[in-house]
Amino acid sequence: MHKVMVAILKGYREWTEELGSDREWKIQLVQASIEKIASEEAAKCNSFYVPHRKDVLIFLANGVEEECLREVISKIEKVSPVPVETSIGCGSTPLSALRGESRKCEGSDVAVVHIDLNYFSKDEIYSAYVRAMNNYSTLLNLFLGVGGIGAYLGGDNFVFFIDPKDLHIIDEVKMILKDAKIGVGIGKNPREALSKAASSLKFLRENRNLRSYLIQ
Ligand SMILES: Nc1nc2c(ncn2[C@@H]2O[C@H](COP(=O)(O)OP(=O)(O)OP(=O)(O)O)[C@@H](O)[C@H]2O)c(=O)[nH]1
Repeated sequence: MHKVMVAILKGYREWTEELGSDREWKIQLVQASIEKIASEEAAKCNSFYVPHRKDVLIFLANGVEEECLREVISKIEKVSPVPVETSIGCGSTPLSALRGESRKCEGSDVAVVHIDLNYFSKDEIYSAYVRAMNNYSTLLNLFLGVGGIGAYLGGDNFVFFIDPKDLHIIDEVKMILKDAKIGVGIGKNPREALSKAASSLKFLRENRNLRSYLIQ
């Protein structure tokens, strides 16, 4: 089963409204400091902070000690302007874990599908971003079908966390995206799976006739 910790910033909307109208830069500043701690501290637990909607924080937690995640939250609370409410859920897919399908959890491996578009840096800067976002939207919907959780990592990089039994979805990704590299990793925790997926992408950059590669 997959395990996910969700941390909700309680009263975030009310906090933003207290800041007056000259506020967006202040909100961005706070979000960046929360995300810095979230990424850094989650990695120490072999977890991964999934960049997402900012007022809710998602941590993938397969094979991760809950006590370690609680310490991540206590560090976030030091910079958060509002209280943080957490819950840990488990489920047969990462998304069902996020939705709290079950509280009881037996460990399972997690699969990471790291997708990297080709020739991104050859496009004009803003058009490249629009292309990336259009592809991201399509992929988010595709991976919903197998209970995957996705994130935009920056540049032309997207990542999806799925159950290893659902890796058949890669055939559909290949049909939708003709010009992309698909690095896949399977690990006992998110950090290990991400690292293997990054190694798979490195292999694909060196073997450009291949479109996907799996390291387990
Ligand atoms: N977050 C994140 N960003 C990355 C990563 N690798 C590359 N990027 C960003 O994505 C941009 C595009 O990188 P590439 O994929 O190497 O560029 P490309 O033109 O598509 O080159 P090919 O993939 O070799 O066709 C880079 O400028 C970085 O900003 C990564 O692993 N993570």
